[in-house]
Amino acid sequence: MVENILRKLVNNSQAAIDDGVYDVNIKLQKSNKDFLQIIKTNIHATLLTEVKFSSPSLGKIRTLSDPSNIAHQMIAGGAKALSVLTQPHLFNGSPEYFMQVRQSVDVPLLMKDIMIDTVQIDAAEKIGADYMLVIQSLFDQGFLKDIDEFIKYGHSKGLKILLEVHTKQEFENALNTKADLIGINNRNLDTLEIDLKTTQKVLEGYKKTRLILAESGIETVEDIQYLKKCGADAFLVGSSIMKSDNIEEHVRKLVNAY
Ligand SMILES: O=C(O)c1ccccc1NCC(=O)[C@H](O)[C@H](O)COP(=O)(O)O
Repeated sequence: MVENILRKLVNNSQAAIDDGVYDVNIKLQKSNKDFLQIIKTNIHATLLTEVKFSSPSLGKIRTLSDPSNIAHQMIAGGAKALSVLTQPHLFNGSPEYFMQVRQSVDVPLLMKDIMIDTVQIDAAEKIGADYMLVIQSLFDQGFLKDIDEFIKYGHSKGLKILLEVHTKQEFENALNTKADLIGINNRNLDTLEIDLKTTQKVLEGYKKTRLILAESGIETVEDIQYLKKCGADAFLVGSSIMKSDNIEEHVRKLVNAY
């Protein structure tokens, strides 16, 4: 079952690569802000908020509108970094939206995509991404080979790596890599169900050596407080903010969870 969803996501990325989605001819500067340093020093909840118009689990989340306007509302609410979907299939993302955001804000940006090929990593560098996403299960389940080489290539392009895991075993494998930030995805990619206890289970017994980002399904102040107690250092929030009638206010509320 997992294989079906992951396979679909991988096939979608391959189709986007074949269609030339990542063939961008530009060189934008990344941010000069260090997200890891921000996480360490912020006295409030550090939010990485996601510009995401659609998803496999929810379908349409928000009518497509100016991504940089949404980005500005998120930052005004206190978001310290942004994730921008570049995957066209199922997520309605685009490198074009990413570039629009990059040209209008100076916070660290994550290129959010199913990264399967160096062509996408090259694009991430060109469009001014600070971070790229790597999904541990794609390597552990044999869809991709050699995570160390993949991460090394990203680093050689000046990118930092957000490595996403969902299980304890994936987490242990992730800790053996040179990833800069480890994300615990509360969304099960088999069922697409959300369970915030995933973060708790994965972090049980963990002696902190790396900063941890809790990802997916975060809606309320209580969610942030719970995940913080589990050991999360920062929070990736997409859908609940993108669904909101008042993005700035919704972000502000979550940022002030502590
Ligand atoms: O969002 C999905 O439905 C999804 C389905 C399959 C693979 C990945 C998916 N999302 C990727 C993400 O990491 C989330 O966009 C991110 O954590 C934000 O989650 P949320 O706040 O629940 O939108």
